[in-house]
Amino acid sequence: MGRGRGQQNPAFVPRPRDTPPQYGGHQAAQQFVKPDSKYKFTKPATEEAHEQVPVPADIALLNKFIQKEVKMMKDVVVDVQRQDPKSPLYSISSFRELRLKPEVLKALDTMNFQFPTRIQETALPLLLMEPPSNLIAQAQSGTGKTAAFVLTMLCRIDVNLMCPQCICLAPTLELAKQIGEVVEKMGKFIDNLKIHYAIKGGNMAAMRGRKLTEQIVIGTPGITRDYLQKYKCIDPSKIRCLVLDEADVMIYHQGFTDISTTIYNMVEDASDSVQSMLFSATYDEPVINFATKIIKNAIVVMLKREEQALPNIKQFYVQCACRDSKYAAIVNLYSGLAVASSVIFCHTKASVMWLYENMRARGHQVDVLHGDMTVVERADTIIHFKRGDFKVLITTNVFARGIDVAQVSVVINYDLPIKYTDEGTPMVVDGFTQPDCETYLHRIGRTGRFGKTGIAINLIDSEDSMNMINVLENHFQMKIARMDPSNLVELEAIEMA
Ligand SMILES: Nc1ncnc2c1ncn2[C@@H]1O[C@H](COP(=O)(O)OP(=O)(O)OP(=O)(O)O)[C@@H](O)[C@H]1O
Repeated sequence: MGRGRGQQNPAFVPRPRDTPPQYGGHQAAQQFVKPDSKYKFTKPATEEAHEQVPVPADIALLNKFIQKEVKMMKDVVVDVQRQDPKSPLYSISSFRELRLKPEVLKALDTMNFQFPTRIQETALPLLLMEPPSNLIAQAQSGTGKTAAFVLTMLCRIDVNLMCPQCICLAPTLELAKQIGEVVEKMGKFIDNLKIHYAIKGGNMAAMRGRKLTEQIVIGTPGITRDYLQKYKCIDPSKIRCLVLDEADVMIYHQGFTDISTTIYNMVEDASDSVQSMLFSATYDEPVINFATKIIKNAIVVMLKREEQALPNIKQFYVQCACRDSKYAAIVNLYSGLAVASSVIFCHTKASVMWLYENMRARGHQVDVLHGDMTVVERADTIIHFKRGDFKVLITTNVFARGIDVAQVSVVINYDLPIKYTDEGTPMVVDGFTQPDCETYLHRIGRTGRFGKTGIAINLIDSEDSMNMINVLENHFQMKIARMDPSNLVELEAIEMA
């Protein structure tokens, strides 16, 4: 592909190998003081300096390209994809053939869910058969994994029993809430159905000694474990379904592994009929080995690596001479990004705030989401973004997984996601920082939802980040095209699904 280590682009100013990467390392970011609230604004110290940073030559083209593509994205024909055996939306059966409760079928009609997707058609018969079987399932982002496990939970509960019977775990409170909303919609005709959220922001003191009466508990791992272990407000012997969404991080991420396995073991030991389900768009090899070891007798539904990236998301990279010209690129791309909804991923909260404050100072309508915001601020931001009240969201990996905002048309990796060692330092191989391939796929999967088309743009400012693009392409056997005025014809010819 001609972009190897030896064929370095002269535009790059490579970082000396002994200098740590300057994530959030603009001059202004070094002066960044964490504000009390995300809305507190401090004028960037280097505003004038940024005016002089050269804009990558490709940006005007890219802007035109985004605007044109986004306008064309409106007419996606799901029906055509449903009949293509290669598409993740392909299916031959209807929801009526899947032995769902009549109340659920009625709700699916009102939600305009006419046909199951491939993962729903594959997983639901396996999940609903008797005796229940465990499942470890993989399907591309935005192809309906949530409905597969939500419909199973709704079929497994007995609403006459006023106690938790299903536990569903998700890595972030935003995702837990989103899953809850799907349960509410799909279960709206089921009388007496109740949901409890085991997430940050609730009144934990009130849980002590209380027995939950809701049939479905949706939560993040730490709080759910406290419910089971510390407050004993869930009786694990009554649990029929245990769902781990984004299962690869839930069972294999440093912070989650112990908690998720504790919950799994507590439920598995206490209940003689629990069905465990793991869903994600990505499982690398160690994860799947670990998952099959801990989840007993699981049926495994996996994708080939080259099937994981969605062909309906066009991926590009843009070469920027240095980190500051990435900022200049974003500023110049703003008009294209604001045509539809866009998400910009940065590496750290400091970079997110830096970019947010500088964009706001220019009068651009952007907002932020990161882990230091309060629960109320985070919920508020998601609501406004989903409603389209603002178009450009600047965020960290907290938004990378699971969040479903149909109108997101462009994802920008301001910084590529990087892999860490067990010691918590960036993983370096042969002098190059390694990308986190799975997180990359989840990030770009915030666009291209349910058969829609989308654009993913990676801003590259060093030999190191260029190498990450090469690693990503090799890992998933997919093309990340260079955005370059000289290959406009080629870019426009890239086939969309
Ligand atoms: N059978 C269906 N018919 C119509 N719409 C559907 C169907 N299944 C899912 N959807 C819609 O597709 C979108 C994506 O679904 P969902 O969020 O479940 O994807 P996912 O596979 O969980 O993605 P991710 O990997 O990002 O978590 C949602 O808006 C959902 O309402």
